[in-house]
Amino acid sequence: MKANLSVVTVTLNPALDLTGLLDELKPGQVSLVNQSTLHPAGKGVNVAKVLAELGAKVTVTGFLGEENHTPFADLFLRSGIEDAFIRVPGATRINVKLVEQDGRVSDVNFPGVQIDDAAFAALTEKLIKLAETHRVFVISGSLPRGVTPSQCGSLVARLTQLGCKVFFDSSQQALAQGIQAQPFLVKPNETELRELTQLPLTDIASLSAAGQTLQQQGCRNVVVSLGEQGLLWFDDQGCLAALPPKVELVSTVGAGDTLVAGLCWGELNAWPKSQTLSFSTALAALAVSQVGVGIDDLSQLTPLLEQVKLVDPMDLVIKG
Ligand SMILES: Nc1ncnc2c1ncn2[C@@H]1O[C@H](COP(=O)(O)OP(=O)(O)O)[C@@H](O)[C@H]1O
Ligand SMILES: O=P(O)(O)OC[C@H]1O[C@](O)(COP(=O)(O)O)[C@@H](O)[C@@H]1O
Repeated sequence: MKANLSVVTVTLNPALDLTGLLDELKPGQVSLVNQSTLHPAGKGVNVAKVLAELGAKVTVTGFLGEENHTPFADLFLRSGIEDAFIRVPGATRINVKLVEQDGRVSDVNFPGVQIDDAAFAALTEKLIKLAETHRVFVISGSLPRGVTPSQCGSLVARLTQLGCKVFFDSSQQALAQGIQAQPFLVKPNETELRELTQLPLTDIASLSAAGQTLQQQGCRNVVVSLGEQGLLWFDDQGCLAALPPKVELVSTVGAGDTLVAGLCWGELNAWPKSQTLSFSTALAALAVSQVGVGIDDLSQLTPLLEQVKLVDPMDLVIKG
């Protein structure tokens, strides 16, 4: 049977990422940027771009400010992505990413447009319609002003009730509410998991216990990403861990989104878990070796895939 490669990504709070590469950031002083880019981004937009480049049939939705939606619309057109974003008054935020020579990133994320009840109702309606023809949804990122964590949770719940598989990646209260709605997969990073559990989680035993608890609360798959230290994947069979390959670090912005895209691609293709894990770990490593997300050349993935190690979770070394 041919795989159904259709997917919808939902970005409630997209952003134009203004990335500056500089030698060193000097807080409180003047810092000179050597190179800069401004590109359409935000969590679900990044996931969509990677999935489209892999060969998925992608529809994007969420909220876009009508004042500066053109770069997004251009990206979707170029990438063959179906644009189902709801336009709202105002301008989509610009997030500033300052990348120093050693790879350290300082993020300045702005709040985003104001969403009213009518726009939220329009999005809910759009998602219900899309659920008639799609089975896999990715809901990613923070919330714009006017959207409550419980409304975000209600989107996860609604799609799940309609029989859809929801990949969910958010933070703070939205993450907590989304988890209660039992998405198919949730991907917190280490910091998000600490905030959620209010625990220090400084070693592999406590991280594993936290991941397992989330899984037992009803998220079928829990993927905890640990930056360069790798990732843990919990399901009802237990836990698998992956160690990423060593790559020349350029920017970690978009690593998590690329990982989510890889996990989703594995699901769309019904791959075994180990194949999905290796593939998404290699894909995320590729993302950190560049500015922004995307796969310019898929052949770059082969050497990285060879270096990914699937290991026992207890073999991961946590820096804390
Ligand atoms: N320096 C790195 N080298 C190789 N892979 C990395 C590196 N940083 C991140 N990754 C990969 O990207 C994944 C997501 O990164 P992480 O920083 O945990 O997510 P997020 O961007 O959501 O905070 C990690 O689990 C890892 O596989
Ligand atoms: O939705 P949030 O949490 O405000 O984050 C938005 C930011 O995250 C990014 O999607 C990058 O995310 P990751 O580094 O976690 O993959 C940026 O493109 C964007 O500026």
